[in-house]
Amino acid sequence: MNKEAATEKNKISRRELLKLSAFAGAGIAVGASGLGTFSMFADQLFGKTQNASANEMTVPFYGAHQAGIIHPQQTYSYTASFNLLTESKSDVIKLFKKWTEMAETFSKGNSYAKGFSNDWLPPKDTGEANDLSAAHLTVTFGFGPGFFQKNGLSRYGIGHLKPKHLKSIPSMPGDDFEDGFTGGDVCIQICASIQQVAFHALRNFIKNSIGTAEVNWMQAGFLNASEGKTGRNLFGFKDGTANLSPKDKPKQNKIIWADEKEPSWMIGGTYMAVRKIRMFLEVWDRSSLKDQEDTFGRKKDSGAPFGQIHEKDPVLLNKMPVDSHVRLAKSTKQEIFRRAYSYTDGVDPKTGSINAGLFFVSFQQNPDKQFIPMLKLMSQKDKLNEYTKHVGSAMFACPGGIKKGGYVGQRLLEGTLF
Ligand SMILES: C=CC1=C(C)c2cc3[nH]c(cc4nc(cc5[nH]c(cc1n2)c(C)c5CCC(=O)O)C(CCC(=O)O)=C4C)c(C)c3C=C
Ligand SMILES: [Fe+2]
Repeated sequence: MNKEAATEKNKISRRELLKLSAFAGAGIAVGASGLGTFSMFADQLFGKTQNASANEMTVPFYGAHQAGIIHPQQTYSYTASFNLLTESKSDVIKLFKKWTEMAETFSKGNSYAKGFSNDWLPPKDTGEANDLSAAHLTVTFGFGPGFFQKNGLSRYGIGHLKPKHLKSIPSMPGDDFEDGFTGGDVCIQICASIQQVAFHALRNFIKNSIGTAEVNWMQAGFLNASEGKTGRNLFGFKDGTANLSPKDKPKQNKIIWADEKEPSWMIGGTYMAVRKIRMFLEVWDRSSLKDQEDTFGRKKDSGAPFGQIHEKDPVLLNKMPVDSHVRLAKSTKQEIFRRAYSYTDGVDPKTGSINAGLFFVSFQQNPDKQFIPMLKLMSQKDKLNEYTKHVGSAMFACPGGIKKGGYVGQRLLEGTLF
């Protein structure tokens, strides 16, 4: 089949489009029968997903799914939660149009000010990413519960389109949140292989949202891994070993992408769970190697599960302490897709200890089934709790990918497909 014919085959028919537009407009969930899974749809609608073109260091912004979810983790991340200051839907649309244009521009490694200059106005782009590459920048948007409802009332006329599982994460034993480090109406996750490129994007998103949105919280993160190796967290353990492979599409459809019971704007979308988890490094560093390994049920050096030799060997639950982190996670028989980053926030002024930890992010199809029971079990029984404290929490619904010419949230805000 030649390239055009293949592209043609991937395109959805006009009749199907109309059918879908009607679903989208009415906010009716697409049934499983006949129309197939949401993710198959997403592929049909948007063509193939993101693949970084190695030479240009760019990750396509447009695709069936948003960038920055299954893309291999870049070294740096900035994640910010915003609250909307306006009750006007057209202001929100304007903001998302602008943010979309910027996200696309930055994903290509371009300046937002390209072709624009006026000596009498502040520069349109802050400039610190000029002369730097696109650095594999990805931008991922999510909507929090407050995007749909405020004070129990529908917001922007879209309350009825709130996805099924979108709500704040219920409070857990041991939660001790930093001031303001919860929730938010909108989330933007920015990842890149150059920190300055990632920060530049966030700074310009903020600059262009003044008056319409304000930052609720933000977090910087980092993660280094050698080629082909699993990165290590700040406790020195390989973290991400059992994560599903970004190549395993059938499993992604089961674990990550929204199902057909969701409103149609969630086609190709997912839920993003966030927990900021402080890790008590000094306490950990004073504990024995045996205690450290018992905490996870894996060997520190090799990453192998207890009773096994190699990192990727199957987990033997009965060889692990009953309160070990991995045994508890596995015993739920649920899977999530983790995309966490380490963070350091200086020194705790009260104790003088290092303020650092894991900015835990996971993507999943159904947080009520996959994530919350796991978190609950861990909050009650995990040996890891001796060394950690959950200091932030949020949940967002990430819409499906964006098609060229459209903007983030368009399918939700306008009831159209793109
Ligand atoms: C609710 C979900 C999870 C939270 C919160 C969480 C926090 C957390 N995890 C580590 C370090 C490791 N986690 C590992 C495995 C693992 N963790 C979760 C879930 C949560 N972790 C899952 C589902 C799994 C996979 C279990 C499995 O199927 O085997 C590991 C082992 C290596 C790996 O597979 O990644 C480490 C190490 C920290 C430090 C932390 C909070 C600070
Ligand atoms: Fe974990």
